[in-house]
Amino acid sequence: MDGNPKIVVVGAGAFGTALAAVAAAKEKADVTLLSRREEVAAECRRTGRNEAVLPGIELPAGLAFSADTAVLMDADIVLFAMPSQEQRAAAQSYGASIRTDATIVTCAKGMEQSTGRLLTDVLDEELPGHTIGVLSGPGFAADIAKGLPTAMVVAAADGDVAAELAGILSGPTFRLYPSADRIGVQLGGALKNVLAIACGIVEGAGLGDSARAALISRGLAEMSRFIAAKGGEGDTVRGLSGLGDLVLTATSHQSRNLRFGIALGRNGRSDGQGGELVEGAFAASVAARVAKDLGVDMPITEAVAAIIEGKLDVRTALEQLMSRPITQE
Ligand SMILES: NC(=O)C1=CN([C@@H]2O[C@H](COP(=O)(O)OP(=O)(O)OC[C@H]3O[C@@H](n4cnc5c(N)ncnc54)[C@H](OP(=O)(O)O)[C@@H]3O)[C@@H](O)[C@H]2O)C=CC1
Ligand SMILES: O=C(CO)COP(=O)(O)O
Repeated sequence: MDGNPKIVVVGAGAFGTALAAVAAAKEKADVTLLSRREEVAAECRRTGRNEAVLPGIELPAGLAFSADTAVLMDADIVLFAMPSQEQRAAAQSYGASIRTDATIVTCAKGMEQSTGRLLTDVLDEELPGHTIGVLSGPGFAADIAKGLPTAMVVAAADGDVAAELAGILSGPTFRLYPSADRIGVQLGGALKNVLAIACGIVEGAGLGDSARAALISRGLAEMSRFIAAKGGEGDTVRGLSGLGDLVLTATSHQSRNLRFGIALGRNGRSDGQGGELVEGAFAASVAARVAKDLGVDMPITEAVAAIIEGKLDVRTALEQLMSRPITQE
């Protein structure tokens, strides 16, 4: 990408706004946040904030806001920052407006529930000919947008493309590490949400911090098996998008997945997502299903899926996990 790349972030939610904000804070940046609703773009332009999703946070003066898909026509990099289950629909509605030589980066953490596909596969399928990357790792939108130090990962099949994206999208407070493991990086983000729900259940049910530590390490083993079975690299799970994001989401009450799990643990059953996006509630069932098809052992993920689906109560799930045969770590 020569000169000053034009970046469009599609999806004006918390994460899309935060990513647009850090990218726009750089000198000579050309960044537009594209909302599907004109009233959101107009309100952001008027106030210089996206109060509904990042309350009290001033956005950089240079950041442009639009609801007009024409802004995609000359974009060099397009970040897809809408939820996982919306990535295909977004590709279908925005694809025709995106230049074929533009690089598209999915920033969602999940897998497609109806098909069990990876999000990069969904985008490869819907947007043939484009280079598709993945951005994932530990970082809350509010922290990123406030300029608190954050490190995440950007992956592309071609490591040189990932390095170029990392250079373009990183800023003084936002550090992106490049990776060539698209599979491992995106699955780290999808699966840690399920484990964060499990840690929330443990917290809500008052099972103690030792149980949380056990879940984090046994959960990491599950993630690792799944990533390997899907063709990802073994080391990725130990990095920012695996262990890093798992530790963040499993321990911080900023996490929607953790809070959803806490409510489950307190009530013993699911009362829905309460209007908040809880990616792990989708990922649990799809990961459990795909793991079964692949013959991968994922007892924690299976238990979380069964609890969310109302097929298992928390106490029974715990008894089942604790009575599994003792194996080598
Ligand atoms: N929030 C965070 O801290 C982080 C989030 N992520 C990931 O980012 C993704 C988005 O999360 P987040 O920003 O928090 O979610 P939000 O609920 O804050 O925002 C989702 C946004 O996506 C928009 N949207 C939904 N469907 C479409 C579509 N088809 N086309 C265009 N826009 C669409 C919504 O628009 P509308 O308002 O019109 O409904 C909304 O603005 C998730 O996968 C999440 O895991 C990753 C790291 C950190
Ligand atoms: O992925 C995140 C931080 O890295 C955000 O987590 P939640 O979706 O659980 O809030």
